[in-house]
Amino acid sequence: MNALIELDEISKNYGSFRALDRVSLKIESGITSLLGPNGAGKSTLIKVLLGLLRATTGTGRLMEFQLGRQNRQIREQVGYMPEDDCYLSGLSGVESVQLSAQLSRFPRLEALRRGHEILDFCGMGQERYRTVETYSTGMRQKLRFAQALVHDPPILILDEPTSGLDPGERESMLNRIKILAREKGKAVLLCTHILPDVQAVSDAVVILASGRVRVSEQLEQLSVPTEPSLRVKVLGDIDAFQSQLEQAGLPIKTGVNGAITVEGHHEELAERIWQLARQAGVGVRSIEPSRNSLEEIFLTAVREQPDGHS
Ligand SMILES: Nc1ncnc2c1ncn2[C@@H]1O[C@H](COP(=O)(O)OP(=O)(O)OP(=O)(O)O)[C@@H](O)[C@H]1O
Repeated sequence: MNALIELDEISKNYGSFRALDRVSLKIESGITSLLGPNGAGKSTLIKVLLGLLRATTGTGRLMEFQLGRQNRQIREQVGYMPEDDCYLSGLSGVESVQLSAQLSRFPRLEALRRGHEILDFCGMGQERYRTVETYSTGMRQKLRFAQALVHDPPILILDEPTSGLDPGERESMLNRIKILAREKGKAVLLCTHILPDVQAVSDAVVILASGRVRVSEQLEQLSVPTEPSLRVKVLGDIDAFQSQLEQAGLPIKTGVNGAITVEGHHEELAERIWQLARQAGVGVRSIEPSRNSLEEIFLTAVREQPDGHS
């Protein structure tokens, strides 16, 4: 597939400090989550993509437009939802979204029509007529989201879109993001610290640390462990079961939540585990192929030194 965003060896220095270090990336349609610890360079990368900062070295393109050279065209293709509030005081919610559409050169009435349409999509009711100063955190999030979407851009860059939302609102926001990617065909770059959100919606994951790309992969691929293994949950004395597995010489790891991971190929192993569980007097609740958790993937990636050593 042809990537919508492609970066080739992009570096960005602030004085003598290198915030992005030879970042090469391809971002395709679907939802890509951008993760990284504080100070990893995520905001710098977003600003370079939006043309708000010029890369020190390297090249890149967003669709057919060159970074640093065609910034106006790039901004027309991108809807950016910043993490912080961005509104003019005294305007109502709908007027704020209308203004964003007018700034994208839509005529006043068409901008108003789009404003209402997008606020309906965002689940904003009559509160759209109140001034934004009176809005709760959740309403402000929806407003920023609506402002990013109103000109119907093919690419969305969303900075922490679910932070501060209650569980119900968070789920609704994630559903809207999924609709935009799956049904409207938009490419979404989701910048977040909330790993369950990443797990819930992402097609691909990029992990930055110390300005370098540590991981750039489809989530599905990342979750598959390098060595095949089974994750077993039992009812009963888990220690007795573990001893039984050890006596039988099976390579095991005690996992989280009372599960034991047994390394080996699935077919022969499952049968053997059933037998050993019976001998240990425990019941098998579940046996399933193990998956790498996103938390493990993230921690391993950010601990790794840039030269590839842990
Ligand atoms: N204008 C600037 N001048 C000097 N250093 C900067 C500037 N902006 C950012 N930095 C530094 O560059 C590094 C990357 O910052 P950046 O804001 O891109 O990280 P981030 O991944 O977005 O972090 P966070 O998750 O905390 O927002 C940090 O060490 C930061 O202190």
